[in-house]
Amino acid sequence: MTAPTPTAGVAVICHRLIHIYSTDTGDVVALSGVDLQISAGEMLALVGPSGSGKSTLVAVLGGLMRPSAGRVYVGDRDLSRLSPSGLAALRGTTVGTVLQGAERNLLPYVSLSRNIWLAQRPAARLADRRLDPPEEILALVGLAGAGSRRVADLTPGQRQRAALAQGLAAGPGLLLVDEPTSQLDASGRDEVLAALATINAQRGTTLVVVTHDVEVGARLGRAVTIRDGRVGAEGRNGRDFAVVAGDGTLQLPPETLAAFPAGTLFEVDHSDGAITLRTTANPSAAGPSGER
Ligand SMILES: Nc1ncnc2c1ncn2[C@@H]1O[C@H](COP(=O)(O)OP(=O)(O)OP(=O)(O)O)[C@@H](O)[C@H]1O
Repeated sequence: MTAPTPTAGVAVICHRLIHIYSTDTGDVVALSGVDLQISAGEMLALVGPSGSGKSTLVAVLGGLMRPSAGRVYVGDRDLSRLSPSGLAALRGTTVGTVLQGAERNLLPYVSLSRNIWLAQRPAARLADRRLDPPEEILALVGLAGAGSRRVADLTPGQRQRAALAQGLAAGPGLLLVDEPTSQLDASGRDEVLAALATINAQRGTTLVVVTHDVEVGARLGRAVTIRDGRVGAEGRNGRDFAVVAGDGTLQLPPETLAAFPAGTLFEVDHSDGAITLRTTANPSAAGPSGER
């Protein structure tokens, strides 16, 4: 019997996900209630200001740490309940993580093929996994025939694609990629985006890409903004959406917040399927309020 193909994408669900770092100077709330659903085989960018919680979210999804509270499912597994060894098994098989800075993912003193082969070892110990030959994975990211080369022989764009191949070594259903284009010129960026699209199309791998590059977000089709540790907004194929969080709150765009600071009262008007928010000078008065 043929072993199952390991690379079908897996879905991700975050439900009121909270993560708090304890430090010598006090607690830091990095994730303050993330509600997010990603379909199997979807491509998504995580965008947002520095310190908003993107890396923390990716570390939780990648099984590098357990969240402080809330639920996070990758496929049918609840990561918030997995033991340390369960998380380690998940990292070696179901989830691949590509760290920021391509070189951090690759050993410099062995060939690309050997790098991938070594990364496949944990998954290879699982009898029911069929792993692709390293050369095949390299071909998927546009590096066919490059198996004998080493990191130092590659251009920055090729290095980043080699790092993607490394992340794919064990045939993960979810690939997390941190800032894959931050140090690349336009052509290197296009090559990386093309490689991501090929991985997604040919393997069905669910892709989550952390990026500061709005163009990358636009090209992936769905861009989720993380702000203050929760989902602030979403862009889908050029359209902008606000997202209601699990606790019923709705984050406003920063430019709106600047004009209407916290504590501003809005009157909510439902009509014809539309919701209108109107600021009100005198909330106790009857009837329609004055617009600002
Ligand atoms: N190991 C840690 N210990 C304590 N606080 C941390 C730790 N890692 C991150 N933080 C804090 O958690 C919050 C979220 O950080 P995080 O790195 O997840 O944000 P980010 O959106 O990925 O930022 P960047 O875009 O700069 O990488 C920040 O306030 C940060 O200072």
